[in-house]
Amino acid sequence: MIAAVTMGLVGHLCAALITVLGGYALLDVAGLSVPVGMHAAFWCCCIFAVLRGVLRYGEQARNHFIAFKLLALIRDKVFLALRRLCPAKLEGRDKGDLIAVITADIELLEVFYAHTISPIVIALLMSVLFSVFIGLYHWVLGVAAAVAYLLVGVLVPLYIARRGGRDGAAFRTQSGALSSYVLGSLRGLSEIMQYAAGSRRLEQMEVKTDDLAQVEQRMRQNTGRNTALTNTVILLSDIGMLFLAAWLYQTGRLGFDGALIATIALMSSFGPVIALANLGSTLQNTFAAADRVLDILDEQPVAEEIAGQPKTTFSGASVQDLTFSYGDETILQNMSLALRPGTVTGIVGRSGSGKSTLLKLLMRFWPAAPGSVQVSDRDIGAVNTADLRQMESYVTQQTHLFSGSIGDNLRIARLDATQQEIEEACKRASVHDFIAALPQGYDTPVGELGSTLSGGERQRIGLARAFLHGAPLLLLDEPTSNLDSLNEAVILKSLAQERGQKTVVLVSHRQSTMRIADTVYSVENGRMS
Ligand SMILES: Nc1ncnc2c1ncn2[C@@H]1O[C@H](COP(=O)(O)OP(=O)(O)OP(=O)(O)O)[C@@H](O)[C@H]1O
Repeated sequence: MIAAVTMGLVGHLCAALITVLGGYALLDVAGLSVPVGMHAAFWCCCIFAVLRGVLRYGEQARNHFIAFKLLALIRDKVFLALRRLCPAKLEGRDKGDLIAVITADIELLEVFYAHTISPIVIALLMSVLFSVFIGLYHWVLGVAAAVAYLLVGVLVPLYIARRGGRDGAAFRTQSGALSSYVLGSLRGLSEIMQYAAGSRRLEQMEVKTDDLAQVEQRMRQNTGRNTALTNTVILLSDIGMLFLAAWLYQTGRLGFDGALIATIALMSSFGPVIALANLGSTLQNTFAAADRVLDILDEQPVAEEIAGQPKTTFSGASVQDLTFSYGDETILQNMSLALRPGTVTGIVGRSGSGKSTLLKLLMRFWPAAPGSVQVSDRDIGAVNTADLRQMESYVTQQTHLFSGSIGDNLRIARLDATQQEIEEACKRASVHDFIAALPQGYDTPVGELGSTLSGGERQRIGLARAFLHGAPLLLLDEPTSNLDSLNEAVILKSLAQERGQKTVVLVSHRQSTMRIADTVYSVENGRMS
């Protein structure tokens, strides 16, 4: 930053001094006494011109190095924050808006780091130097120059920023909302087509785009006003300086050389403060983006990651007197159950009764209180999160597939798994034959969100992941809901074979699936029976 400021300052000095030296050259030709003669001025101008280019490049290179380095660090911090916040805090969050924060908003911070900090310091130093230089000819001119710099570099941008009001924040929020709407439309394409909602959605998209365009237009008008106002103030300052210098010359308090050089010096030295003036219309937008990024960094997770506790190995789990609510809505009440090692426990209950919630509490996605969830006779709040993830495999109702091959999607459960282990897991999940019959086998790409696979195929891949993971506690949420009875039978047989080695919790509405359970609990009105 010091290098950027130094190069920027010297660069601007070079640019401004070229004009001042031109003034000295003219005075030399006119036969007046000057500190720098015409020849020296000519050579200095040549050197300063080249230096100006080199130093400008150096300043920009330094500033952008800082900016992109900081952007990388901020991105890293944001991804870490997202990891801490998930899944509880991210579940209900608008994903399109989140993508806008992670991409566009962070990107905009580059303006702050590359084009704000050092320009402010450069403008300040340059204004002081030139006010003093002009003031050496006459103190009144020095004060006038300082006032002109203050007007252009501080008052104009403040006024413009105030006029911009909340447009910057509105633009960021609305662009997040638009990206969310587009993402939702892409994800719900089949529903939109089935219910002929395409034109309505398009209309709404146009309304949102128009609203965004209006805010953008207001922002651009503000930028235009900013430029016009800045240029007018500069012009008036130049004229003011000219008249002031002429008056001082006429009244004999200033020589002709002083009048000329002071006016030229002011005219040629506005560059750094103009850069500040331009910030007036862009900084609002940048601060709005920074606010959105900082909101994520400041957000507190629902369940903190736990580390530094003694290592836990699985020897059963239990839930005791657990009551759990999402906000004011109580889902589970005084619930107790025991998951004995090596057994299959079934959980049934009507839709919305809290079965999936119970599995999420066993994963400690939410802290469990009042009451407790225990793993290996230890409160789950005192088990290292990494140990818990090692001990538990959770298969949700919606298996998420990442874009990539089927093999890649399976391997996320265990990165060092061999092909043989992957195939073994797939056989147990009754999906190996299907994959092997594909032309590219395990290298078949699954498309975005697994769009090229059926619901049942995705579900079986989810199960295969859990088998591959090899955790001692399997939490399966409706693992057979999309399967025909043949595939269901293969999977149930695999699960039954695990009895004795693995502890399985099976949430299901299907009676046939529940047949393999040693114990079946029923969740009704938040209570267990
Ligand atoms: N993150 C959340 N915030 C607020 N409410 C939630 C959240 N997740 C689930 N719920 C609500 O909690 C209740 C229990 O949800 P849960 O998914 O545990 O039910 P379930 O028994 O698994 O239902 P199903 O059999 O239909 O899968 C539902 O009314 C649901 O709307």
